[in-house]
Amino acid sequence: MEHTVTLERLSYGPDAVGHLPSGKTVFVPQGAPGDVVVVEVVDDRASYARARLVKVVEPSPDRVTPESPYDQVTGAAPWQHIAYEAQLGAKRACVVDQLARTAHLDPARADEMVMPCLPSKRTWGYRNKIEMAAELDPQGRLVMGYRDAQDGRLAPVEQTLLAHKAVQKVPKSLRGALRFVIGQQDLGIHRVGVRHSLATGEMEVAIWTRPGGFPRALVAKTVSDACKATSIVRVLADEGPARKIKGVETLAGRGYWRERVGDFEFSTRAPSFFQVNTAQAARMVETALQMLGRVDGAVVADLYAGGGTFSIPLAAAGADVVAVEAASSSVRDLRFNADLNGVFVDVLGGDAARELEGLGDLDALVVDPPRAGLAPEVPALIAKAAPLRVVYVSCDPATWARDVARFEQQGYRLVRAQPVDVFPQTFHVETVSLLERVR
Ligand SMILES: C[S@@+](CC[C@H](N)C(=O)[O-])C[C@H]1O[C@@H](n2cnc3c(N)ncnc32)[C@H](O)[C@@H]1O
Repeated sequence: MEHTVTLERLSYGPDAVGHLPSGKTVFVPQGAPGDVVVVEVVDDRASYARARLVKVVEPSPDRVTPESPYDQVTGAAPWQHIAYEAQLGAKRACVVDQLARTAHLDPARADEMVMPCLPSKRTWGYRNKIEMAAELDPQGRLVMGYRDAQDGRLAPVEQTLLAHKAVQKVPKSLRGALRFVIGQQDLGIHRVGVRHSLATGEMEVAIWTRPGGFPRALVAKTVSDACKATSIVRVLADEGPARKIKGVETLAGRGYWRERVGDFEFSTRAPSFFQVNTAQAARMVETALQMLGRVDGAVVADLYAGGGTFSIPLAAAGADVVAVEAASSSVRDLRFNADLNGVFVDVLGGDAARELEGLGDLDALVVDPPRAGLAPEVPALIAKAAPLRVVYVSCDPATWARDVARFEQQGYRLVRAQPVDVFPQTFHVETVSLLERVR
C-alpha cells in the first residue's frame, strides 16, 4: 500500500525516517529530511515499518544529485543524495540523540555537550583503503565487487569514488592480472584489499585466499607489472565473517605499507587495522591530545591501541605510555612504529579488560574500541585505575552512549563530545569524547 509521507530526519543507518498516516515510524532508503515522498511499505512490523521510495513529490532543499553511480549500486555511499552540510548536522544530531536516549542524559545537557561535527576536507576520494569481495563466476572467471548486506550477493562493481583518486583504477588492473594467473583454476581468492598513502606514495595489495597451494612467484610478477604496488601480500584465511587469519606471506616488496598521520609515520602489515581517512585521523588525534591537556610525565594508557595512532603522539608529547592491543600483527606494528618514530611505548599484547587490572594507577587513559564498545566490566576497571581524564574514541554512537552511562555510574562525567566526519557520504561518525573523574 502506498502512502504520502514527509521525511523528518536521518536515522543512524542509510535511511531517512518519517511517520505513516497511522503514526507508525517508517524507514525510507534514499530519502532526505524535508522530502515529501510517496512510499510503499515492504516490511510492516509491530513498532515500525520499512518502505520503498516510489516517488519524490517535493524534494528537500538538502537533496543534491548523487555524484557516484558506482557507490549507488553498491550502497557504499548511502547519503550521497544529501548536501554535505546536512550530513554533518545529521551526524551531530545522532550523537546528541544517543546521549539522550541511550545514556539518558538530560536532552539540554546532551545538546550542550556535543560540538559541531568536524568536516572532512575531502568529501570524496578520502579513503586510503579499498576492500572488495572476490569469487569465481559460473564461467570460472574471477569477479570482484561488494556484497549486499542483506543477501550476500556480490555486485561486480569495482570502482568507488570514495577512494583516493590515484587508486580508483587499480581494482580493474588487479582483476585483469589475477584472471590471467588463475586461468580456469580456483585459487581460493575471496577478498582483495588495496591501501594507498597520498603522503608516502606507497601502495599495498593484499590478496586474501583460503589456505592451500598458490603460484606465489607468478602472482607477484603479474600483479607487480599490472599495478605498481610497493608491497604485495597474501593473507591466508577462511572465508566468512570470522576471518580467522592462518598466516600472511609477503609475495613482493616490503610486506608492509607506510602512511603519515600528522608528524608521525606508521608502518602497517596486513591484516592490521589502520584508520581509513588519514586526514581525519590526524584531526582525531589532535582532538584527543587537546582534551587530555598536558601529558608530559603523566602515565597514560592507550587501550585498543592498534598500530599506535594515539600512543605514538602521546609518547612524543612526553607521556609514559602503556598500550594494550589484542591483534598480534598490530602489536608487532606498534612496537615497530614506536622505534620508527623514536619514542618508547610499553606495548602489552592481550585483551584490554584482562590487562587493565595489572596497569596500576593511571593519570589519563585513551580507549578506542571496535564497534561493539567496551565489555561491561571495563568502565569499572578503568575507574579502579583512577585516571583523572578518559578520552573515549568511538565509531558507534549507540555503544558509546551505553558506555558513557556506565562511566557516569562509576564517578566520571562526560564533559565534551566531538563528532568527526571520517566517512563522508555515509551515516558513520566517529566521536572523540572527554570524561573527567568527579569522585
Ligand atoms: C577501532 S581500532 C582502533 C585502533 C587504534 N586506536 C587506531 O586508531 O588506529 C580497535 C583496535 O582494538 C583492537 N582490539 C579489539 N578487541 C580488543 C580487545 N579485547 N583488547 C584489546 N584490543 C582489542 C583491534 O585489534 C583494533 O586494533
